[in-house]
Amino acid sequence: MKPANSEERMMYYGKGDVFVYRTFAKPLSGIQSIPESDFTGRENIIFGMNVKIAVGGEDFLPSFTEGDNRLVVATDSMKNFIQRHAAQYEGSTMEGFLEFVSRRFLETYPQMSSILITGKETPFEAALVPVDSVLQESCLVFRHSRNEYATVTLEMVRTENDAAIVSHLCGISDLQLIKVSGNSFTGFVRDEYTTLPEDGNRPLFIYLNIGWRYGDVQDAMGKDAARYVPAEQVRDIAGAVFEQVETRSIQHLIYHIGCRVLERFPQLEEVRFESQNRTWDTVVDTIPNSTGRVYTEPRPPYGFQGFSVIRQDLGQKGSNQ
Ligand SMILES: O=c1[nH]c(=O)c2[nH]c(=O)[nH]c2[nH]1
Repeated sequence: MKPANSEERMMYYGKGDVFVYRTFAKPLSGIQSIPESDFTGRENIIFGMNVKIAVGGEDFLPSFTEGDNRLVVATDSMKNFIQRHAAQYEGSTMEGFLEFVSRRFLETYPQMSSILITGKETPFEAALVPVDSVLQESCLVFRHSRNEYATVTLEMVRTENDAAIVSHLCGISDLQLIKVSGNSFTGFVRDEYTTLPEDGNRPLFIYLNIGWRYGDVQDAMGKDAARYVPAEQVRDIAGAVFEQVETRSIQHLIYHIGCRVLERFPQLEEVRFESQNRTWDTVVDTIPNSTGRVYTEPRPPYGFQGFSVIRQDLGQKGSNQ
């Protein structure tokens, strides 16, 4: 909870893997539509997440130094607190729920002065079922998705007579995207250590975690759905930009995805990327009478990139190519 170089002592405790599945939460509707996405809202028939909470406060010092548990809220109780508050949450976003439950912790336990809370969505997709001979999304049956999932981290501190969010990051994790052609990687440093050939047309496979920060964190809560940024729309922007840009590298691609996200959502200040290169290895380069090839999984080690796109980048954006 404290930066590694902080003079202050590190001290926190909490609970991870707190699974919460709330059924029939309030649907999310009224979000802005964007050209890159057909996402219009969430039914929230299953509102599921994995929560991790860490609480801090000087009052916990004797629990470490003297074994004095008088102010210790058992982490088992924290788990119950989070799960039972899911029944009381009246909103429709993970951000809103985590803010709600963090405020309730600070209201209930004066010995807690800060909360760091993370939620990872457990994604479910509606099964398609026939209704009057037409396939429609079921309201009852869902497939547990193994694909990407939304994430939220909030840090909340007690203030004089209230609580305030001092940092936040919303996001989408484990997005795995491949573009089978239209990607090059050329012109990089060639010296005695270079064995990688230049490639004018590679199948670029990336693992992507994307995070975003709002100018006003209250926009993240979804009370005004028109100002909320759904992870599904960010996911769809990533796919659309990947399709549209002749990528010269992953570095080049993520910059353009970030610029597009900031263009679509003026309420955001920053978009952050962590990417990993999982480009397939070529096994058969040329197949007679076909433009296809045969590939296999890449071998470790894997390259990675980290990059933040900020508002100032929009003014200086280069060409899309
Ligand atoms: O998109 C890429 N960026 C790199 O920096 C790099 N380095 C490398 O070996 N392959 C790639 N691909």
